[in-house]
Formats: sequence, C-alpha cells, structure tokens
Amino acid sequence: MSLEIELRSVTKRFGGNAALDGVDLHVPAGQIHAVIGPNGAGKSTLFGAVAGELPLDTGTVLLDGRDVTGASPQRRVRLGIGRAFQVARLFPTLSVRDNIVAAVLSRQGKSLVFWSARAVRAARVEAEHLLDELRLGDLTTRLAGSLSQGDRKRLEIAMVLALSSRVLLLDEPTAGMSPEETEATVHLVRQLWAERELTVLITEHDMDVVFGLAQAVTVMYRGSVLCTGDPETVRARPDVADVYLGGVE
Ligand SMILES: Nc1ncnc2c1ncn2[C@@H]1O[C@H](COP(=O)(O)OP(=O)(O)OP(=O)(O)O)[C@@H](O)[C@H]1O
Repeated sequence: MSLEIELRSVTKRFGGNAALDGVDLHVPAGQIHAVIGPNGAGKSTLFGAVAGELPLDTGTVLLDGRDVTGASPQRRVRLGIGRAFQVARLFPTLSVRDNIVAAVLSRQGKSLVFWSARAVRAARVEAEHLLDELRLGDLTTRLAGSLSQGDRKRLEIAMVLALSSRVLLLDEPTAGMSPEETEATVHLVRQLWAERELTVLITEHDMDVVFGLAQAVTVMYRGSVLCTGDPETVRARPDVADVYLGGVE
C-alpha cells in the first residue's frame, strides 16, 4: 500500500538563492521520515518539490520508481501524495463533516454540478468513518473555522486521508499546540501510519515529536542535506548541534 519517495539531485532556486541545492532524499515505503533543520534550511521547499507545487530547476522526483517530476499537484494527489499544510486550508464556513465530504468528492474528480445525491450520501458515509477514526465525531456539525488548533490539524489530516493518500506530508503538525494536543497528535499519526500503512514525511521543530515518531531523520542546512540516519545517530552528531547553534559554514 505505501509508496517509496526518492529525490535525486533536486535544485530549486529563488533568484540567486538555492532553496534546494542538489538534494538527494530516499524515503522507503512505509517509513516515518522527519526532515529537520533551522529556519530557511529548505524544508518547506522540499515538501513543495514532493507535492509538485513548484517547478524544479534540475533533478528528478520518483514515486515508487516512477518519474513524477513533471506531474501536476492534482496528478500527484491521484497517485497517492497528500499534503497537510502547516496553516490548514479548510473551508471555514462549512461543517467539519462537509469539509471531509468535499475532500471525498474532489477525490472522485467530480465538479460541483455533477454531485448526485447518491454520491453525496456515499461521501457522507465515508466521512462518518473518518470522523470516528480521527476522533472528531463530537465535532461533526461544528464549523471548521471555529475549531481549536489541535482539532483543525486532525480535520486537515482527515481531509488528506479522504483523498486516499498513501504518502502523508505533514508540515509542522504540532505547531501552536498545547502539550496535551501535541501528545495526542503524535499518537494519532503513529496509529494512522500503522493502520493505513502510510509513508510519512514530516517537518517539525519540536524535537520530542521528531525523536518520538521518526524512524529516520534528514537534517537540512542552507538548501543541502547535512546528513540522514536513524534518530539516535543523527542526534549524537556534533555538526547537527552546530547547525542549530548557527555554527556550521
Ligand atoms: N516563494 C519563495 N520566493 C523566494 N524565496 C523563497 C520562496 N520560498 C522559499 N524561499 C527561500 O528559500 C529558502 C528556504 O525556505 P524554506 O521555506 O523552504 O525553508 P524552511 O526550512 O521550510 O524554513 P522554516 O523552518 O522557517 O519554515 C529561504 O531562504 C527562503 O527565504
């Protein structure tokens, strides 16, 4: 079920600044892989490269060995890549359930005018399952715009899963959360990963979250990969500490 992600020599420049400078990344199918690094290291740009949101200057993006470098974001969603954004892109004036229904219907590629009553009923049933799975059941009729940060994040993940994603891209999933919400989110991601056999690519500034979840960690610095390895090895490297203290040149 899960998918392998590979980036080969990916470069993305903004003007004279290389946000990604010859980046190689390999995420085996079914791995939880964290990408960390100080502000401006290139983490968000890397996610954009995987999701197909920006044209690359050079390099290749492979999904299960298939070259998707030129594929649009919509095509990549259909191939199984789902991105949950740091700032949730929800429909704030729709209910929690209708946000998920909209995601299910968009997966089916139906434009609004073609939504039959039957398709909407089926999407509602699927939405109810996702609401249960993500423990959002109590919030079914709440407007998405009125949710707490933690609940918004769970809704956003539900919407990505409604797209039948097999790769979950999580941009700082615990940003702005209380310690309790953070713990619940870590638990949820681990549970979804296990039950749905997902490949998870995550950026996160909270190191407890990174080391509690990830099986492999890639450290980025100024657009390049400094190192990749298991969490304990990465944590012990002096150059990783230097990067966070701003000491590496
Ligand atoms: N759309 C853009 N236009 C111009 N420069 C950009 C753009 N997006 C990113 N950059 C630059 O590319 C570099 C990498 O940015 P990126 O947002 O990928 O880093 P990041 O590691 O995600 O940082 P943060 O942890 O602060 O989110 C930075 O120097 C940033 O200013």
